[in-house]
Amino acid sequence: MADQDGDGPQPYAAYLRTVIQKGLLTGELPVVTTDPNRLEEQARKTMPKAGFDYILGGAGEAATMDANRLAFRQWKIIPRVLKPTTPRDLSVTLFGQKYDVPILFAPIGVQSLFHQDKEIGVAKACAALRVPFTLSTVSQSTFEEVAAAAPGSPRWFQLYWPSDEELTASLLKRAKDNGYTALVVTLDTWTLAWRPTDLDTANVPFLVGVGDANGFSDPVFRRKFAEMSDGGTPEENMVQAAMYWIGNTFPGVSRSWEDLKILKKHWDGPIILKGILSVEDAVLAAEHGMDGIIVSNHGGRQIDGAIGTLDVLPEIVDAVGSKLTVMMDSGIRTGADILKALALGAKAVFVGRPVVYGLGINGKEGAEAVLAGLLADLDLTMGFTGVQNIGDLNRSILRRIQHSGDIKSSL
Ligand SMILES: Cc1cc2nc3c(=O)[nH]c(=O)nc-3n(C[C@H](O)[C@H](O)[C@H](O)COP(=O)(O)O)c2cc1C
Ligand SMILES: O=C(O)C(=O)c1ccccc1
Repeated sequence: MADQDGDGPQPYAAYLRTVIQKGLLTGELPVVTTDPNRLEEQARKTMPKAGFDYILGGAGEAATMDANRLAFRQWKIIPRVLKPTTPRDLSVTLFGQKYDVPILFAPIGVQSLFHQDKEIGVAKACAALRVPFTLSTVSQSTFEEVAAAAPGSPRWFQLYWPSDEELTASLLKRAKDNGYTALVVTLDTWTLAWRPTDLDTANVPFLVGVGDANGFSDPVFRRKFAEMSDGGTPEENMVQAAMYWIGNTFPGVSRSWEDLKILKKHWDGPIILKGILSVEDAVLAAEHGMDGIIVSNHGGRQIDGAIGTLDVLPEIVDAVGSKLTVMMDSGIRTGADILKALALGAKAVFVGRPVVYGLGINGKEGAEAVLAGLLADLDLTMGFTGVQNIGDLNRSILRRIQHSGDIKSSL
């Protein structure tokens, strides 16, 4: 956490002073760029190629990634002056629990491809900044390892829903037993999409033993694998076990709305559906007793040409905001982006690629630097906008302006 001396009640904004003091007094400049437009390029130059390519990879020609950024660019903030600016409170309440910040780390699998610190490093970085960590089903650190690495810190679990109910129940039990308080069910990725970069380089993490940790350590998975392989263990038959795990987590067919009953049977906390982009599906989520949704296009990795998430957020909030906790992700790169999404009605946002670029560049410290920067930027932007509490953000501070022509940033 940032040095808080002299910055009174604004611990996140104080990170600005920490960065400046380090630079001036010790000559220690930031390892991870503070410029959101340069982060991706720095990661490209620093990281192992296969890891960088996997993170960047969008579906098709990556038009959805552009749509996400363009959607943010179309909303402009109208600041106020001569208003009280401190103290500023970044906390939000989600499902009856208070969180100190309105951002969460998005579920991102296979992090050992990016840096040896992997999920454990990011979980520690999140803990240092009080950012909730979402563990992916296909992570390379287990439920137990992440919980042990950041014991007091908020954590959620993201399910890639196995076709096998007993395995699903076992994963959910481990999540519960290890203090993961909310369940995120990802529905837009029942199979992987057409991702040219991964196809051109035959980049399939599972087949090199990455993304299997929660499966291979699961008692039900191990028993069932032994039954089908004459007593074999996943370690002895890595490729066969990986295929069995992928077959479960990415079954190639979608579930139905009725199937959500299965999850309710095995999970008694909040259930959040991730990958919602239509008002109709948001309404169905409410009708089926869900607690929340994440308006998401998976960071533009599933459908090429999908709508930008910020372009649908307002209509979804209008339709179901009083019944469900609506959150969003895809394309968040700056404090202003977070502010815009919250002002348009999201109760919290998830950040994906920027954090794992930080991880790839400088491990746990890099992930922490990216998160600290985003929170400082958000805190400062709130101050300049004249907003002291997240709950006071609303659409009156925004105007939608459609510009034509190219944008200069690399985002
Ligand atoms: C490398 C990578 C791996 C991902 N793995 C998962 C995953 O395991 N589960 C999941 O629900 N979403 C996964 N996502 C999607 C993220 O949770 C999130 O929706 C997306 O990254 C948000 O967009 P952003 O990267 O523009 O912030 C992954 C995204 C990336 C970039
Ligand atoms: O790459 C992704 O978007 C994703 O969700 C995933 C799929 C398989 C393994 C790891 C992450």
